[in-house]
Amino acid sequence: MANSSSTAFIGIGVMGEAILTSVLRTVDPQHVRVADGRVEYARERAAAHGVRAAASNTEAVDGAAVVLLAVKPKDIGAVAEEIAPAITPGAVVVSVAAGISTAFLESRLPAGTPVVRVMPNTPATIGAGVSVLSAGTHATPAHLDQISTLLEGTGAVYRVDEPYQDAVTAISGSGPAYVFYLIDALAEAGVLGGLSRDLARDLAVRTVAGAGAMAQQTGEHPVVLRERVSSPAGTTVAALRELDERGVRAAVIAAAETVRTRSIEMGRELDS
Ligand SMILES: NC(=O)C1=CN([C@@H]2O[C@H](COP(=O)(O)OP(=O)(O)OC[C@H]3O[C@@H](n4cnc5c(N)ncnc54)[C@H](O)[C@@H]3O)[C@@H](O)[C@H]2O)C=CC1
Ligand SMILES: O=C(O)[C@@H]1CCC=N1
Repeated sequence: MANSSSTAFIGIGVMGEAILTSVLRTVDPQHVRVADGRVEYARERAAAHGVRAAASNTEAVDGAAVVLLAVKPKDIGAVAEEIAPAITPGAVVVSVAAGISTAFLESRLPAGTPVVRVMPNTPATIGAGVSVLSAGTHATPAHLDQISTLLEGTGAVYRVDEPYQDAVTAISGSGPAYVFYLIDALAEAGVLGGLSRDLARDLAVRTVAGAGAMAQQTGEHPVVLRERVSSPAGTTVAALRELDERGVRAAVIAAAETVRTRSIEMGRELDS
């Protein structure tokens, strides 16, 4: 029996659980069920979140109005084929898999299934994520509104045309890893300068958090904010020259471009 407000999560790993955690800020746990290839693990995580664990993927999707697929790209084709016969007509299928097109999923799901592709990021766990949505062939603006509402507890929600999802993955999807990398490097520099590890890490984390919040709240251009930190002949300008000389800006752009290329490749590899 279809329940118009029920959501099934298939795959309750890092990203599935991050989204689940935030979705439960606005959605009644009674309307959520989860399934994972690791059945015992799914039971344990379901109990921790107060939602129901299904014994199989097909049991999870039976009657669900929204099916959120958070398995690895290499597994998603088989999962789509497995659940296809059990999907409730009209249910929206949401995929967070990097590189996987809506067309790839549509070809494995019942004809006419609305598919929404989402690129989330892990800060969704604390409601500070970014999710970017794209509609498949049969997903209407109303479907996008429905999924935006479902994801509102995860953080900011944007929409782009699907071809831009690879660029989105390069910035906000993978981006938290670049920032954690920077935090780790900054903390290491603090230890080198004689600070305790705990203090160095706190200073690094708070600096990144404060700078991010300031950029967001003031809306000022990052170059202007950066210039305000840089006194003439002072310390910061010397550091920025070092970063430029070592090609850090170019390296960041190249790293993001590599993600975009990899995302496109992953889609092609699985489609061939
Ligand atoms: N981790 C991240 O920061 C982000 C991940 N994504 C996407 O999220 C998806 C999941 O990634 P992660 O959560 O990082 O991976 P993960 O490995 O932590 O989670 C995948 C989950 O899927 C389960 N699974 C595998 N085969 C299954 C099957 N046949 N049926 C049901 N469950 C099955 C696994 O047991 C695991 O719990 C990927 O497609 C990835 O591209 C998107 C944005 C960010
Ligand atoms: O590394 C990955 O493939 C996934 C997609 C974006 C972030 N993590």
